[in-house]
Amino acid sequence: MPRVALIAHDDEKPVIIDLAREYESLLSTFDLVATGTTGERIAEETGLSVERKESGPIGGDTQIGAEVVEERLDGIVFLRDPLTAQPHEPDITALLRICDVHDVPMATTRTSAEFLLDGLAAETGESARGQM
Ligand SMILES: O=C(CO)COP(=O)(O)O
Repeated sequence: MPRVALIAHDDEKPVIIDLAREYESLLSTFDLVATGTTGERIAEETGLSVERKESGPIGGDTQIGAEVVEERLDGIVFLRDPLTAQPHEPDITALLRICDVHDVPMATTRTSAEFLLDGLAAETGESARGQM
């Protein structure tokens, strides 16, 4: 089963929740991990169960990065707020870099996230969108 990380900055949380709802059927067949607040919101607002790491600013991005190093992740959806500076910018940059190092696909926008999830669905033979 694919293991996918879901991360969104505060401004992008409504978008990742909408995405999770749209892809709920597919995502329910995946092993999901998320940074703290993103995971909490997705669990509250969908029927998905999500393993939660720490919140991003206190190390959650770094924990996700560690999973990349360990080759545990098949993809990451990371909806960044492109217009707001983050206190943990070095952690964010490190996560992007380590995904490049290990060739783990990362989507940073809604549309690229749909391509990523559609691609994983095609690999697993699951239907990407629709009802559970
Ligand atoms: O800050 C984040 C990613 O850089 C996300 O963290 P939260 O999911 O805890 O809000």
